[in-house]
Amino acid sequence: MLEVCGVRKVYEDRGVEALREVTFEVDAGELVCVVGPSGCGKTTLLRCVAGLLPPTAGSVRVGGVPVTGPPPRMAVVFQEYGRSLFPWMTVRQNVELPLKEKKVPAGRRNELVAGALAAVGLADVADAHPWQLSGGMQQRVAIARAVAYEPQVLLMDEPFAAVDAQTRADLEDLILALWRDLGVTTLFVTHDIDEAVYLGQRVIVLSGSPTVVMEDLKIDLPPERDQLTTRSLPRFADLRGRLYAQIQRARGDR
Ligand SMILES: Nc1ncnc2c1ncn2[C@@H]1O[C@H](COP(=O)(O)OP(=O)(O)OP(=O)(O)O)[C@@H](O)[C@H]1O
Repeated sequence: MLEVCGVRKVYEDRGVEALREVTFEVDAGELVCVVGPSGCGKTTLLRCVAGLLPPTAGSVRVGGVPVTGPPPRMAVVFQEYGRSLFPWMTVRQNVELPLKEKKVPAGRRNELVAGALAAVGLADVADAHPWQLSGGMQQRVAIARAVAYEPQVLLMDEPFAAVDAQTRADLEDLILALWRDLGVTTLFVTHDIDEAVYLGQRVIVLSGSPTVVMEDLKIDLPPERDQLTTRSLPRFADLRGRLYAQIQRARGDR
């Protein structure tokens, strides 16, 4: 579903080589996490995949089609929910906006918006404005907006970095539930090694600069995940330890 082939990105203005040569694939319906040391180019990679930034070399394909701009069936959830929602619009209007742009007929739009808000547990605040909601609720609005769009591919860039630990755990479980229900191919960038192991079927580890894929690790935990039992499994600790060591090595390699 998603092919990232030899992607290199140099920010010419500052002479920064953010990505050297990044190659990996994500199968249809997979949930793959990307981790790496701070500044290794995770956001840059996601922006190249989303068609928001042209790679200097290499290519990205979605469903076999080369990405040259934002692909029509891709949705992105960013870390900064505060900046990604329009404050003058209600929750419902925020979720509906991309569907209007996609020219989805009104009846279907209403169905999709209601379904997405119910799925994230926000049906009763549809007429509130984002600034009347907590940070975790605002991020759920952003997730509802992505889900209502019925994407083939969902990209998430550290979406839970700005919320408290309990909300973060709830949002992680929400993503797992939505991903299971919708079967959407998901690429999830995170700083957090535990989060990557908890969510991912695979974890891609990026090296420090010059950035390449250091490891593509299969997460062989039982498919049903639960905050208490999954995180207490000896295998969870093994995988976490292995990723931690890799990232330490990546930082040391700089
Ligand atoms: N618009 C830009 N112009 C020039 N350089 C940039 C730009 N965006 C990012 N960079 C540089 O590219 C490198 C990778 O940045 P990027 O934000 O992709 O890393 P990251 O892994 O997402 O970082 P973090 O984990 O801290 O969020 C950094 O050296 C950064 O300074």
